[in-house]
Amino acid sequence: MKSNGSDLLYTKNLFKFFDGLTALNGVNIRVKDNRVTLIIGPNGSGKTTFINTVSGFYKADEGHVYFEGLEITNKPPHEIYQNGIVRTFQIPQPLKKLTVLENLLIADYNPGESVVGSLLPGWKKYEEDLVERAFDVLKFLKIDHLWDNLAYQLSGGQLKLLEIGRAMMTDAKLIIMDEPVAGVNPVLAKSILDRIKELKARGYTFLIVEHRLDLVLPYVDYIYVMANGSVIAEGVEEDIMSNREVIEVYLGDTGGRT
Ligand SMILES: Nc1ncnc2c1ncn2[C@@H]1O[C@H](COP(=O)(O)OP(=O)(O)OP(=O)(O)O)[C@@H](O)[C@H]1O
Repeated sequence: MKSNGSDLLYTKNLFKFFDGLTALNGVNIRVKDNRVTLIIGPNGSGKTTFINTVSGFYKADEGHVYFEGLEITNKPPHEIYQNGIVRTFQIPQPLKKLTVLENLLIADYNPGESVVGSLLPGWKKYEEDLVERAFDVLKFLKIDHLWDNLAYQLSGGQLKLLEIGRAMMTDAKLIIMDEPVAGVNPVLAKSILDRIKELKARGYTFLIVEHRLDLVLPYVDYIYVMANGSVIAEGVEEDIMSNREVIEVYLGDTGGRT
């Protein structure tokens, strides 16, 4: 994968309205290739709306989204996913009844699901390769010992690692995560963030929304601050933490939550 710090994803004047509420108010955000970009902001500032809009789960009302130089605005989520953008989600209830390994195996496109696919001579080899790849992912995440556990038996932090694992099983270039360490104990949170750092070293790009600044800041390369649907500041940690407007709007509003 290339790692030249060019714009992997960027938006131009993105707007999203909900019944008269302006959730995104002309947002311009650039996610550089092979970097960890963080979006912060008070509750209701539009962070989740932004990631849902760029990943196709919400339709933009105005503006544009570009990925690898091509416009992907308002393409359906599966098409955006096939382009290499994976937005991680909490493992849904039905999948929690499957094992950790099964959760990884079904994260990938599976030609064996069709009768025709299962008759193809290459299928067995494909299946073996897939299991091997899944175990590599589990080892990398240091949860290989849990491979046969049902997902509902995992802790919150282990489930987050499984979400990352599911993204790794696809051809993701950009992994978008909403609050990857929220509610996770500090030891496991550090383990999750260390894995993100190692994945960056392997060429992945991350866009993260997270309130736990104490934990994530050492891992991020660039920060956007949103308030009321707009980007009010951007820069590296030093710029953001000394920005008066950020201190007033963000820290004031969260009441020291960070
Ligand atoms: N599906 C929706 N329908 C109606 N309003 C919505 C919807 N999704 C978000 N909103 C509104 O848009 C605004 C931005 O919400 P959003 O969830 O993007 O904020 P956020 O910055 O992610 O907040 P938090 O930190 O609490 O997750 C809020 O006023 C919210 O109520």
